[in-house]
Amino acid sequence: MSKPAKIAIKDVAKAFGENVVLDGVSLDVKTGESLAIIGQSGTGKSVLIKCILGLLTPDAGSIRIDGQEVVGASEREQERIRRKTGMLFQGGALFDSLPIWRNVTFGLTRGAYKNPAKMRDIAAENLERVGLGADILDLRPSALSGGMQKRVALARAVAPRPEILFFDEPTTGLDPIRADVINDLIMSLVDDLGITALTITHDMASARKIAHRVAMLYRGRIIWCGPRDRLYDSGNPYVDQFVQGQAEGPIR
Ligand SMILES: Nc1ncnc2c1ncn2[C@@H]1O[C@H](COP(=O)(O)OP(=O)(O)OP(=O)(O)O)[C@@H](O)[C@H]1O
Repeated sequence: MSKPAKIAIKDVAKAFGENVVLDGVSLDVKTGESLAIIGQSGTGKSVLIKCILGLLTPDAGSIRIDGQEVVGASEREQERIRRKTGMLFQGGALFDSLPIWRNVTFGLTRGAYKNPAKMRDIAAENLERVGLGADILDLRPSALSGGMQKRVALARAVAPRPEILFFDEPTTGLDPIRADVINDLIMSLVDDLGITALTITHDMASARKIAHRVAMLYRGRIIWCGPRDRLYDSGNPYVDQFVQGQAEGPIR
């Protein structure tokens, strides 16, 4: 029997005034699956994730998480659904006014200063998962390199043990080697913790490495979705043009 959909998106539409951003998006992400969404800047990848998180309300369509409808759910229900999720923001979004251990445990304490000894242990354990030592617990994020900050942000995203993780451009701003370290970490965290992952990325090497399947969003619709090893052999001229970064082709 195939695995149930953890996230089931059906016919989702969203416009801002005349600007039709999503125009009937349908996509399933299975439990424990890692799926990457690729597409040009401004095609609505972030809008789609915000709709899944209940931060934007679609004009039409359905989004179910574990079978539970997000669209039109009460604030309380949405909060309960959101608790299953975590997010790695572009640029990390760490708080420089807080030491690393409080950044890592932020999702558990909601920023409050509670159980410092226990929280420091949890922070150290999660930092170890991303290859960082307890020696950085008391540092501020600005004292770390960009790659280390990304790892801390990853430790923070997994600390509350979310069932679903959203990654927004996880490798942006990193050199190819550091980017690959982050890709490896994402894959091992997703596999070890059984997390369902949805990633937005422009980085084709990253999409091919961290995703089991890749979907391409174009003009408000998913125009192709397939296994990662078909990304460069999709038979779709739009996907070909995008992944090869060619100026000439059907995408204008
Ligand atoms: N709150 C909003 N109000 C009005 N328009 C919005 C809003 N949020 C997004 N948009 C518009 O929706 C479109 C898609 O934006 P979105 O940020 O989802 O693109 P994206 O695919 O994530 O781009 P990028 O890859 O550059 O991050 C853009 O035209 C943007 O201006």
